[in-house]
Amino acid sequence: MSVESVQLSWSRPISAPPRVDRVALFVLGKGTVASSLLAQIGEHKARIVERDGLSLEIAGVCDRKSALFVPRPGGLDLADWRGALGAAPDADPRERRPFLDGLTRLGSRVSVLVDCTAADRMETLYEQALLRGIHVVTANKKPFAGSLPSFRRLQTTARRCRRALRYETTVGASLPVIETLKDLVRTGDRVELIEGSFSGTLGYLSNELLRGVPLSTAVGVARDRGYLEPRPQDDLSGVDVARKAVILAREIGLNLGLEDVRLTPFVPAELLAVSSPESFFEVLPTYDAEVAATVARAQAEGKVLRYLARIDPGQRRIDVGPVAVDVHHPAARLRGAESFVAFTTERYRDPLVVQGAGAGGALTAAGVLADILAIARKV
Ligand SMILES: NC(=O)C1=CN([C@@H]2O[C@H](COP(=O)(O)OP(=O)(O)OC[C@H]3O[C@@H](n4cnc5c(N)ncnc54)[C@H](O)[C@@H]3O)[C@@H](O)[C@H]2O)C=CC1
Ligand SMILES: N[C@@H](CC=O)C(=O)O
Repeated sequence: MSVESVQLSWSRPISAPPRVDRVALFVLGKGTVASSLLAQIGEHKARIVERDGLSLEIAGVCDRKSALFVPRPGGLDLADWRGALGAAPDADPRERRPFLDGLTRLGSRVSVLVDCTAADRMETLYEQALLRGIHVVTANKKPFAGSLPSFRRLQTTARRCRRALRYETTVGASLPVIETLKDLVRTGDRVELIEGSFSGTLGYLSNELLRGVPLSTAVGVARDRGYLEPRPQDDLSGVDVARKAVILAREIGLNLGLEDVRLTPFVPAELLAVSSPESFFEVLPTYDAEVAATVARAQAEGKVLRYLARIDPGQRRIDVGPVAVDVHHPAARLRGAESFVAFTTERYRDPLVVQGAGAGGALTAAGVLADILAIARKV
């Protein structure tokens, strides 16, 4: 056999189409982030096939009431996924194993469970997925800021099963916060301090309050722009920021939980006692004057009110709360729904800063999509 013929038998004929690998996704949620994700996949699908050789197929989508599973190549028709989900049968949100089994039976090269909810106790579902060889991408902070043993078990399961568990969007939406921190840790840097403004919503509200916009008006706009948590009290209590702080603290090996965070809410505590989101929006205007007065007091002293988090590994301490900062403070310069996270480390004496818009459906969905593509490209 000549050298030439050996080479030809190895290589793909020039005219052969490039290989396309199927990536099957099961999406939890149909809200701000999930619907943007499905729209982005619909819009960019052909380009992703062409550029990356990956065909993203929605095998299923569900909300807290019903679930739709489409066990055919190509997956769900994204033109009318809402209508199809609306007509889908009821499904118990506590029992998703049949869908996970269905996902594995599809035989795609990569299968991913994508959590775009803020549901509690998702750790069990993630474990069930990982144990079946399904990767997990999630925007849901709760599994990473909740019970420490469950969080550590989840990490161990992912490692043992050699499956990815990616949650970049849980801090700073699509800003590269978690991967940056992971890289610092992986390369042996020592993180001495993490601080910043971790909430796009509270950054936006602070800016609007400074412009004299009433709190209730600004919260309404933040909701319409898709910045708010499903339960807005989670934003205004600071709990959402506390969750992000715990996630970052755990990345640097601190065994801390929400109960360890020294938390001062963004708004008066009585407002947070209101339980349903509907009644919360009703009573919100009665707090406009009090909150405006707090902002005005800081302004009168030449300061800017910001909602900051500070993780001090040396002291094993996390502080989250409003701070009246000097106009030269990096947080004073934030615009719109911008967030920033500053890492001071042994190598970065001047902090490494990640900054940009930190909330919103399209941005977060892009971060979720980037996580999915990062997995599919590696496998
Ligand atoms: N909106 C944003 O800017 C960002 C959101 N996130 C996170 O993304 C997640 C989703 O946020 P949004 O889309 O804004 O909320 P959303 O309230 O618009 O959507 C949540 C969806 O989850 C569904 N859901 C609730 N429990 C479920 C269950 N057990 N099974 C299936 N579906 C269930 C609801 O039906 C709803 O469709 C949250 O965890 C949030 O913290 C993270 C970064 C930024
Ligand atoms: N409500 C959150 C959304 C992202 O996590 C925020 O505003 O930061």
